Amino acid sequence: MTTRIGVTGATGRMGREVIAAVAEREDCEVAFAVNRDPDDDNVAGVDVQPAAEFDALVADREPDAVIDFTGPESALEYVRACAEAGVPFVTGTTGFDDDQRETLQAASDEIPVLHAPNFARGVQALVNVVGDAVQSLEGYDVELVETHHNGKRDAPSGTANRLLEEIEANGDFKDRKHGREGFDPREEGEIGVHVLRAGDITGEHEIVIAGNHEEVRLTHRAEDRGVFAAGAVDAAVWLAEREPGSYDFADVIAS
Ligand SMILES: NC(=O)C1=CN([C@@H]2O[C@H](COP(=O)(O)OP(=O)(O)OC[C@H]3O[C@@H](n4cnc5c(N)ncnc54)[C@H](OP(=O)(O)O)[C@@H]3O)[C@@H](O)[C@H]2O)C=CC1
Ligand SMILES: O=C(O)C1=N[C@H](C(=O)O)C[C@H](O)C1
Repeated sequence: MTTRIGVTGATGRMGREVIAAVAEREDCEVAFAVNRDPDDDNVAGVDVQPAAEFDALVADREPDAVIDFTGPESALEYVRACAEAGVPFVTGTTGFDDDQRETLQAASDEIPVLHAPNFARGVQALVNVVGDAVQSLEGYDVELVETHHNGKRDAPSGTANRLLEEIEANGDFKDRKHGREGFDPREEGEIGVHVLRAGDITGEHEIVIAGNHEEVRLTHRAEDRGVFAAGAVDAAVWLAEREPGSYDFADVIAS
């Protein structure tokens, strides 16, 4: 069976990668591609339509799933439209606030929704091990450093926030400390969070756990955005067969 995928943000960094990742697979095709203001009308042989035509394209092309890498507001517009049309929705968009997360969650009453801040399998492995590491090194200091390209808008990254949740769930921490400046010594129980934006770095996350004259560093480095796109396409193929509900990338990997 061929999974037909609608792609949003098609001329963005990730949208282009998703179109390329779909083209590499024999079991998928692009049903349509949209962008807010399509200055390129073609990405790798796929015509990019204006985002205003999204609803009409969904009705006309009947995709099996939509993959979204845009921004929080637009992702919510797209998920609402997908919920109306009954189309499964995969989003890798980050930077949602709590209310926006609730909207995403509400859509999952109507359709399968999968949100993952990172579609690299290595990051999922990092999420799986970081809790164990923090738990077995009780009382050690924990700091997180994330580094991305200079075009990234949200900070800390969605992945960093996911890792921080996992760290907090597995230790006795007080609060997150974003950066340091001036006379600002480390306080017991805080988690230091440091954000770097430079050049065209794809994405790095490092957790430093130190104490007792030793340190552990857990690092993931994405070397190419194709890794995220391949994961998102895996997720769309998987989600197209699911019942309405809220899913994450761990569910795809576990299946
Ligand atoms: N989960 C994961 O594995 C990954 C997640 N991401 C996340 O994906 C998102 C996109 O990243 P990236 O591709 O680098 O960003 P880009 O800015 O390169 O691309 C975003 C695309 O979405 C479009 N867009 C933005 N806002 C709107 C809107 N309001 N309505 C319609 N279209 C809109 C942009 O259009 P225009 O060109 O007009 O601005 C652009 O085409 C970010 O949230 C990022 O953090 C990124 C990589 C991996
Ligand atoms: O904006 C990016 O580029 C990335 N965003 C995601 C995030 O916010 O975690 C994932 C990845 O690190 C790349």
